[in-house]
Amino acid sequence: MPRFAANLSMLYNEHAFLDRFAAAAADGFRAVEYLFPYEFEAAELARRLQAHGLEQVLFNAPPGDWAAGERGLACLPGREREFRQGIEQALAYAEVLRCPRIHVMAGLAPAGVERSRLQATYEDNLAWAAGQAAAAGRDLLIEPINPRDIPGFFLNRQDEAHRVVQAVGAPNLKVQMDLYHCQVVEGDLAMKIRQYLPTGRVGHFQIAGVPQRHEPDLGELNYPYLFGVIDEVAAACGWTGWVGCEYRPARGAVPDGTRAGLGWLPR
Ligand SMILES: O=C(O)[C@@H](O)C(=O)CO
Ligand SMILES: [Mg+2]
Repeated sequence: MPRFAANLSMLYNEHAFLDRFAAAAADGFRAVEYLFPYEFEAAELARRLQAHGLEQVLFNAPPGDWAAGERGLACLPGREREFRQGIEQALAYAEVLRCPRIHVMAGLAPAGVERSRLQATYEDNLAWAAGQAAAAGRDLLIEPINPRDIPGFFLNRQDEAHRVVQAVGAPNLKVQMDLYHCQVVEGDLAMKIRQYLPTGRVGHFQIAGVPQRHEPDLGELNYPYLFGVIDEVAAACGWTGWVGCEYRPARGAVPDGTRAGLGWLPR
C-alpha cells in the first residue's frame, strides 16, 4: 500500500489550521502536506510536526496574490524578481520543516501574451529555482492542474509537464502527478502511472474522488486498483514517494467530518 500524507489545506477544516496536525496524527497519518505555510512561523509548524511525530512531505512556494486570483508566478514575464524571492522564502521554510519537496505553481496564462514567451519564462524560472533548490538539497515539483478548477492555468497535461522537466534538465525538478486533475483532463490513469513513474520524473502523487474532489471512494475512479498499480510499478522501479490525500471531505467542515470519511484508508 502506498504511503499516504494528509493534506491539511483540504482535510480537517473542522479544526483551526494549527490543530490539524494533531487531528491527522490521531487518525494514523505519519505525514502531512499543505498549500502555504507562510502565515505561520516555521518554528511553530516544526514544533507541531515534532509534537505529533509527523513528517512534512510537501508545501507550495508563494503563488503571488492568491486572494486576487493569482495561482503562481513561474510563467509570468516581468514577475521574475518576485518569483525568486518566493523560492528563497520557500527554501528557508523547507529547511526548518525538513521538507524534501516544494511545489512551484505555473500561474495563469495572461491574455495577449504568446505561449512561447510564457514557456520560455517558465523554463528559465524553473532552471534558476532548481539550481537554488539543488544547493539546498530539495526537489521542486510542477503540477498539471485541470482548467475546470483553475481556468486559464498554464500547465494542464502530464506530457507537457514531462517535456518541461526534460527541457530544463535538472534532476531535482519533477512532476507532481495529481490523479484527480489527470483524470479530469486526460483519463487512462493506470497506463499513465505505468508510463511516467519509471522515468524517475514523478516526485509525488495526489488523490481525490472525481468529479467532486471528495473522498477517493466516492466517484468514478477505482482507487484500490490504482494503488495496486502504484505499488507494483514503485516496487519495480524503486520509487519511494508519498501520496497526498488532497480532497474536500464530503461531509464538510463538521465535527469529525474528515475522520468519518476515512473508511477508504484501512480498506
Ligand atoms: O491540486 C491542487 O489544487 C494543489 O495541489 C495545488 O497545489 C494548487 O492548488
Ligand atoms: Mg494537487
